[in-house]
Amino acid sequence: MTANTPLTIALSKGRIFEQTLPLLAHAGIHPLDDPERSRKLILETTDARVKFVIIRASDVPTYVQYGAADLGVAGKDVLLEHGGEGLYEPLDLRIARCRLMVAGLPDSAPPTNRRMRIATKYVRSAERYYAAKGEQVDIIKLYGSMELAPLVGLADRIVDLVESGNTLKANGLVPLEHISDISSRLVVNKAAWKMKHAAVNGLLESLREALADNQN
Ligand SMILES: Nc1ncnc2c1ncn2[C@@H]1O[C@H](COP(=O)(O)OP(=O)(O)OP(=O)(O)O)[C@@H](O)[C@H]1O
Ligand SMILES: O=P(O)(O)OC[C@H]1O[C@H](OP(=O)(O)OP(=O)(O)O)[C@H](O)[C@@H]1O
Repeated sequence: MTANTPLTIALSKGRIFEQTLPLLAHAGIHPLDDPERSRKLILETTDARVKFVIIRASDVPTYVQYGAADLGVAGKDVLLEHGGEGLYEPLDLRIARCRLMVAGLPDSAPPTNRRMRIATKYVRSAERYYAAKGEQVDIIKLYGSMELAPLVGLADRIVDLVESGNTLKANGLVPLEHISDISSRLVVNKAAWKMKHAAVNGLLESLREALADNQN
């Protein structure tokens, strides 16, 4: 079963694709097209058994959960929102690292006459964070440009990813509270983990070696 087992790997364009490629190269897997140039959504690779599907970052867990991809690479932020059903998360690839944080305008006190409003794309993580603090807040779901929300009075705080802090600074916001450290994980469909175990395990071992080499 090992030699010819086909494997489909779900990746998103941009930082995850760019930062996963050197790790997959260690396993001898190189895409035959560049997703930034090609409009193709299925990319063949130098390993005839392995193909990539190129999808939105937040769709990766869904494709893997339903077995449309055997494996994928997804940010922990995305996995926390998805919930992780149908997936194993065997490896922290330590790429696309950033922090999930609460941010807001400097010196802005929480409102006294109503609940605090939190704008975010990360609804589940924000709900869990404030519930753990015992604070009742109203969460406003946004799909991007969260930094705008406090500037125009839509929300008192945002929950967003921060790496350098430049996006916050450029919009006059400051980081206030650290929620969690984020990095991207290899995720594996639970059925593929069993049915394609040798092939999945072989890839996993190569990725582990690539990560160990990176540390040396
Ligand atoms: N500034 C950043 N620095 C480092 N890692 C980041 C940063 N922003 C996001 N990430 C991580 O990289 C992952 C992919 O981010 P990317 O910007 O490619 O997708 P997205 O725009 O967040 O998702 P979607 O396209 O599904 O809306 C995120 O899920 C997160 O884990
Ligand atoms: O602290 P910084 O280094 O400025 O990074 C933080 C920014 O990075 C992410 O956005 P990204 O650039 O990925 O844009 P996107 O959300 O549109 O994908 C995130 O949503 C922040 O806006």
